[in-house]
Amino acid sequence: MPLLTVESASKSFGALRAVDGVSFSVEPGELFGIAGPNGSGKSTLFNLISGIPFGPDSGRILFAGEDLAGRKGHQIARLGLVRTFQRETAFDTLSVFDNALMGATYGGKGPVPEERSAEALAFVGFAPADFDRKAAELSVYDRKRLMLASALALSPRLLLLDEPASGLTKPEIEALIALIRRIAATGATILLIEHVLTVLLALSQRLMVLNEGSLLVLDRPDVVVRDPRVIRAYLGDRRHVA
Ligand SMILES: Nc1ncnc2c1ncn2[C@@H]1O[C@H](COP(=O)(O)OP(=O)(O)OP(=O)(O)O)[C@@H](O)[C@H]1O
Repeated sequence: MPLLTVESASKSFGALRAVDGVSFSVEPGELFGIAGPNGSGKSTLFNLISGIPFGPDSGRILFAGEDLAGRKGHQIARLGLVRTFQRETAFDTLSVFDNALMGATYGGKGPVPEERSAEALAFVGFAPADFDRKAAELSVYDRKRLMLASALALSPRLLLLDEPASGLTKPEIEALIALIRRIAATGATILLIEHVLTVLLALSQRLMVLNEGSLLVLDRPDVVVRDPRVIRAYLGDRRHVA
């Protein structure tokens, strides 16, 4: 059984159909990439799946066979469906440790929240000496690692990562790829929105491209990047350029 099934999910903002009848499913343990030009509906799709801040206008989202209709975002997170955001979110005035603890006390399974927080922070590479640093002092990459640790402290079965590589340098992107591989190796299923193609090609087992709210192509990444429809969607249709 797929871990996630999205059936004809749609969401409009006024006259704009931001997500328009999108259907796909993700198998347990899969690393599933999502690409598409700016404004194609990627982040909105994550909103619909996670319920943060809203679910779909129509269509169904099934997580481990369970219909998520009517569930609030925090209830969905407690089921093990956890998202991160495009801008690295952290509570600036809290310490590194307390940021992870916010995730761990919110949900998750296993040992006491404090232990889970320490484990998640160590997993993403923070040394105990960093635990007392304020989140506001961290670099962009360290804030991303902290956001990942806060998500991991919730013991996710399905992790939605929204453009984790944005704003990173090349060496940081390499480190991020290795970190996401290690998260996947724990058995977590991952949906990854990304603009950085090297990240999608390195990590995705399947890659879905959205365009203007609709599913354009879903296939192996090496096949997707050579698809003329994908190239056209990214470059625009040159025939209309004077
Ligand atoms: N809360 C909102 N209210 C109104 N319009 C919105 C809202 N959220 C998104 N949109 C619009 O919906 C469309 C899809 O936006 P979305 O952020 O999902 O695209 P995206 O593919 O994630 O883009 P990007 O790659 O730039 O992050 C865009 O036209 C956007 O302006």
